[in-house]
Amino acid sequence: MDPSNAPGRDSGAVIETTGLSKSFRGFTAVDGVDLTVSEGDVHALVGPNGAGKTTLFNLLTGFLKPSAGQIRLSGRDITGSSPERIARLGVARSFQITNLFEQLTLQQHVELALMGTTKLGHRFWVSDRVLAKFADRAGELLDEVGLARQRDVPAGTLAYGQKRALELALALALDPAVLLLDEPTAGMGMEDVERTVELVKRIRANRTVVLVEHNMSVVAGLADRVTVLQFGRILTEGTYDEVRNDPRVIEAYLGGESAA
Ligand SMILES: Nc1ncnc2c1ncn2[C@@H]1O[C@H](COP(=O)(O)OP(=O)(O)OP(=O)(O)O)[C@@H](O)[C@H]1O
Repeated sequence: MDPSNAPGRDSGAVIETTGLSKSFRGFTAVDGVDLTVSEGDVHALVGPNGAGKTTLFNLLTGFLKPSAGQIRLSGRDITGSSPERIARLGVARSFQITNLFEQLTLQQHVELALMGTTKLGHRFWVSDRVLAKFADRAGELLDEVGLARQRDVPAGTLAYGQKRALELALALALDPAVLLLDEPTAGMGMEDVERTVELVKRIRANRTVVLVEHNMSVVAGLADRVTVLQFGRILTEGTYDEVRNDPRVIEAYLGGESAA
């Protein structure tokens, strides 16, 4: 057996990519990225527009197949695995665009998500007795994201920030070891941003969180480690304080503006 393939080889690394690349018709959006996400960290991916953050995120979750390189999850090679398999291995993601059923209540949403994790799958016809088994856990999850009081309202009536919180509850229903958040505060007002930061602080217990985030005060408040991408490559990496003072990072962000 190739020792580099042994599970748990690098005990602290949950996600490890080597030479990870993705090209779209000759344009390289992610270019030889060696990323290590350590267990228990909140790890932020930042960088100017078009740096390759979303593409990297989609590679990590199997929504895109790499053109080259490898991805390991806790030492297991998952390069080219389907999103379903990666989810089964304990990686859940939230989406930037809310994708909810307007008429279903919050409780129903979470119950269905919980059911989807069992062999019952997403059956349309399930007895009340079976559903009741999920009800308690659904209530707990809604409580965790601060939506306990709205459990019986249709999702369509929620404010934007609350919809994002519901999406988090749906991702948490999978009880993921790794949670990937794609711009969790995008489009939110200041109050919702603060609430989301507090929420992520709560739900990070016992899990690893990777987030793509443009709001630097959110990154400052949450991230143990920050990877800065530019032109599909890692420009630098470190704590928030380390990267924010790095002249290359300042140049990368200002470069876009001065060029405009
Ligand atoms: N499906 C695709 N086909 C062609 N080019 C793509 C595709 N997806 C992304 N790209 C290009 O790859 C580059 C990186 O895009 P990506 O969305 O990963 O960047 P980003 O860092 O997430 O940017 P933003 O902060 O604006 O969301 C961009 O130049 C983009 O136009």
